[in-house]
Amino acid sequence: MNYILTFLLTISVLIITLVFKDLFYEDRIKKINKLIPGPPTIPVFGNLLQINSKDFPKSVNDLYEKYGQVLRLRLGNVEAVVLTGGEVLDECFNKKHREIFKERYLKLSRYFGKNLNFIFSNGDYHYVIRSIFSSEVTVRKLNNGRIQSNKFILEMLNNLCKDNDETVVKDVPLEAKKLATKIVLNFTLGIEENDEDLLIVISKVTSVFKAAGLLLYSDYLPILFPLDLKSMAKGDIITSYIFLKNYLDKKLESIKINENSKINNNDKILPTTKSTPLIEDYYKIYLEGSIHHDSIVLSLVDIILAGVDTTSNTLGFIMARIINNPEMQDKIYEEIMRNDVDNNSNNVSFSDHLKYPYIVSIMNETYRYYSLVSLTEPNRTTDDVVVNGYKISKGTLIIKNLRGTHLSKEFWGGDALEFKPERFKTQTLHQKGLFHFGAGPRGCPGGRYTESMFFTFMVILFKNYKIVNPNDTPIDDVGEVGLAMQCKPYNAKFIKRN
Ligand code: HEM
Repeated sequence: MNYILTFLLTISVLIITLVFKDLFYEDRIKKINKLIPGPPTIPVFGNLLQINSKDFPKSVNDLYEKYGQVLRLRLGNVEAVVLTGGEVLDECFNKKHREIFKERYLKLSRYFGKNLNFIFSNGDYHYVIRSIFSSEVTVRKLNNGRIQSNKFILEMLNNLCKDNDETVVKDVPLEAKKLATKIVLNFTLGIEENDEDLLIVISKVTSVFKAAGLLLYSDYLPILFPLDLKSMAKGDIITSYIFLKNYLDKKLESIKINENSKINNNDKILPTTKSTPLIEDYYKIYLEGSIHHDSIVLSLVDIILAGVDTTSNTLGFIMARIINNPEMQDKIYEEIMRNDVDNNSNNVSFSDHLKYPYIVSIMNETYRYYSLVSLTEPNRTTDDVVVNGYKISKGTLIIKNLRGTHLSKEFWGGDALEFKPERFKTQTLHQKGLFHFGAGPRGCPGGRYTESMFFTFMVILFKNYKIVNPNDTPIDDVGEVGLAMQCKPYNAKFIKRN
């Protein structure tokens, strides 16, 4: 009994102390940030309880509509600022304050990476990890087939449709996930996984991405951990992440055995033009002493996570949209046929994209309209900075409201909520106002990889097949919230073109 009383008393004292601290003490960050517009806070929780944990992006966007492009939030005891809109994002991350937005903010639920992984490491260490990846996805390498997307796309279509002229494919978004996972695993590990293992990897990746899109209260206020237990999100992130880590640990062991046997057999390593899987590149820089052993595996987990869910959901959404709008498919086919010299479209490469302005405009509109990553993993400011006239303190967590930036009538006009490829009439990717790959030094390094895969997919799929809805009701292409928006399952009939 005494124990219970002591426990309750301690908790009460703790809460009262926190309330008093919040009411009467202001640290430097709070003093500076309090002048930024934002919703009123309550002691201890700040604005946490005003946010719908299952739809964090919507809550953030509703607040943007009320408080404007720069708005302050207090998440438990963490000072946060939400930035919305192309000009503000560009000013901060690309032009004036690039250096200040270099750091990623590490939430408690992401701590298993121990600051050593790709997404959450910072400073020079992060730069080393990032540059190894970036050097493998240069435009030149992608044009030369670095990710072998053509091969995997054709294989997928052949497997799905065999020799049939018409095939109803079940759960098209899952097929897109299988494709994306095969490409990423081949790129990172140099392997082609069997179907059973592939499906397990997909389920773990999906689990992490779905859960990581929810707001976890304990990321900001550890005493609220019981609320997260209810949503199970934290559990899903941790167990699935650990599964992927163990999976990659095993792959790394076999690389080590291979390397050691080469050394023992005194094999001469001959120079080769063939690309090595990324895991070998990371292993080499570990042997040189540039990164910690754990970084090899943890960074690859990040790349697989970030690479699979984003690209596959993009393909899932755009196929749904095109099935619902057959006239769009006709225009795509016409464009492919105009370029199909010597029946050569299956060999298309990313370098051809300038000859396909209509497909490129669909890609741009897909990035905008479906806005796959609604809110990025946050950054943290490393100095005070003035944005749109508001001073933001050093040490503030920064949320990029990408979905709001892409779908706001303030920036895109009255038809912002319509899918209209014509708004991107020019031929280039990277259109002004689009921030689907984030911005600045922590922007997505997989942009070119995605574009190359997305573009070749569009040409090869629609050159060879017409895809139609086997049912009477249009396909539901409204995404479900995750770190990347999740496309719901649907079926489609694939009709072979002659
Ligand atoms: C449709 C496809 C994709 C979208 C929409 C997307 C979007 C994003 C966004 C918004 C960020 C955060 C950027 C920021 O904080 O400003 C990001 C980061 C990242 N993405 Fe992507 N991404 C895609 C594909 C990929 C692919 C294919 C890979 C790798 C194969 C990848 C690897 C990463 C990594 C490693 C980071 C963390 C970068 C860092 O912290 O330095 N992404 N991505």
